[in-house]
Amino acid sequence: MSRLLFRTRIKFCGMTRPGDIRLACELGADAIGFVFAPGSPRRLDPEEARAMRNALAPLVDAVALFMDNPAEEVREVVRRVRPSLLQFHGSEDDAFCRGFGVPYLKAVPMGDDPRAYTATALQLRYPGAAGFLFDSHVRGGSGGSGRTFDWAQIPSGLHKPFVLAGGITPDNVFDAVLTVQPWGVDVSSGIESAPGIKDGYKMRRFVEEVRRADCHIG
Ligand SMILES: O=C(O)c1ccccc1N[C@@H]1O[C@H](COP(=O)(O)O)[C@@H](O)[C@H]1O
Repeated sequence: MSRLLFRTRIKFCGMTRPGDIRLACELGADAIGFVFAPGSPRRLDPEEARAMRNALAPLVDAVALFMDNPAEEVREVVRRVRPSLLQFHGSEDDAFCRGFGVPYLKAVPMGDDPRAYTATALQLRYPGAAGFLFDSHVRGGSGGSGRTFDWAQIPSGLHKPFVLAGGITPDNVFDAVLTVQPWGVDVSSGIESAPGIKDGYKMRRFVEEVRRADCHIG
């Protein structure tokens, strides 16, 4: 695909405050992530997330993030929060992920032996995925760690869009976009002052650096 008119999509994840969401939308974030993964310091309950969703500007996606949550919890979030995309970080299979009638991204834990994840294997295992998200955690481990992984291990030949995550910050996102040329980038701890508390200055710098990289590639 030609990158001439291409714009790297930006997802800001782990939002817990309406003011952070409003700023993210003004800065041009394409998607806002709400975390429902058990044990996460950014975890919201569905009612909190519903209130947060109301802070979203039009044309910005609401993404709901899960990690081996029971189906009933996912259904409850879908019913109350109405996310436009689901993101699964656990050992969920394709049938589970597809079962909620909402497009989904499957997170791939690149902290494991990444050779296990060829493009063909991923696409066969998750035929219903709208795309993949490569993150630094190990299988069964939690995301949002702020750690990077070896970007060279991302499988080539994927036919679906993929998102780069894991330890992306305003300081490394320019290199990340230039090196990996992903469909989008997803950041949580890299734009925070504390878990769930976003830093406006870091959010702004992050967006500026992605746009600078897009201009470079074009
Ligand atoms: O943010 C969390 O707490 C979280 C918990 C469980 C699974 C994933 C989680 N976050 C996602 O992890 C990646 C990388 O985050 P970071 O930028 O390294 O902090 C990203 O997709 C987050 O949405």
